[in-house]
Amino acid sequence: MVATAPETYGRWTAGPPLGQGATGTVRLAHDATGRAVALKVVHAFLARDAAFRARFARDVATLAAVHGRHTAALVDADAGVGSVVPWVAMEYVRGPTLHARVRGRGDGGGPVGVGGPLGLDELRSLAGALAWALDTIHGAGLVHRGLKPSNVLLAEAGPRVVDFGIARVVEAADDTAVGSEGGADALGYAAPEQLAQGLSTRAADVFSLGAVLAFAATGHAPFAVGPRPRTVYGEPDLAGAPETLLPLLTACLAKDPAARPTPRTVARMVGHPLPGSRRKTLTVATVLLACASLARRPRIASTQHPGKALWWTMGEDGATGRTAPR
Ligand SMILES: Nc1ncnc2c1ncn2[C@@H]1O[C@H](COP(=O)(O)OP(=O)(O)OP(=O)(O)O)[C@@H](O)[C@H]1O
Repeated sequence: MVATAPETYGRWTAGPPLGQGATGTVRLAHDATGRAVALKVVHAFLARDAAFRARFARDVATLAAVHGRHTAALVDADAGVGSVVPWVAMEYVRGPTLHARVRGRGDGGGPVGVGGPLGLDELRSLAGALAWALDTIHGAGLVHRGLKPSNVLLAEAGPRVVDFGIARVVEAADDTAVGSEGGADALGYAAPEQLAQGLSTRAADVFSLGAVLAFAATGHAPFAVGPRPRTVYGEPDLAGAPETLLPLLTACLAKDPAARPTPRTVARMVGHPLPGSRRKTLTVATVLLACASLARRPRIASTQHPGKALWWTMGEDGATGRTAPR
């Protein structure tokens, strides 16, 4: 038997699959130091689409700016040129998906705890973490576009959101365009305006947050999918959700995007306010201190202030790589 060389993408050697979606296959991969990443390799038919590749390259460049406690960070990427298939390597998050935890079995089939809805404290923490993740993603100028239970990983240090910001196949308004088990009900988490008008906005992400939280609170998807997606035409089934969460769930799942709360409001509603306001206070204090110290200093004729180094750029051959320290 002829031994086949392991598949490599940049410095990453691809291992077993972690999941498969409409856009690509996600595999566990390692570099020579043993560092693990979740490597998403774009499906071949999309790799041939020049418009998709251009969008992918733009999104990867923006993705580098996303750093937060509840999101997975970008590690490496190649937007692909010629025969090279685009891929992206994200920080590997160890833990079951929310989908697996609630269903009580892993997306690969193995058991994951007893399953069932989460308790109220866990739900509040989950809502706070999802709101934090969306605030981080939106703060970088991106939208998630596909938040669903299989994109939430329950790591030991808290929930982490994955699979955001990268160009994705726009889901059709029926359930024929999705492949994986986690993705089979993806349309049940997409906002009505996303399905009806193709509008993916921050408010649409908040709708998905509400639907994911409802799944965790009730143990079932709040909307059925089918040729007439119920997120567009029907009301959510919230039977079994704790009463104290109903106002939040209902607000997030409003059909009118303008009526939905922001992630910051969601976090406040569940008693896990986001740290931004503290950061703002610190920033103001820092500016005031800096002004005071400048006023005391003698003037310097020509001080060079190099701009913040852009640490992630697209190479001439289309490959992305670190060009300057973060
Ligand atoms: N950073 C990560 N760490 C660990 N596992 C991950 C990571 N990213 C993705 N996965 C695993 O891979 C699975 C599939 O990922 P992906 O998000 O690409 O699927 P999808 O959302 O169905 O795809 P698509 O966005 O292409 O429609 C996830 O459900 C998760 O189990």
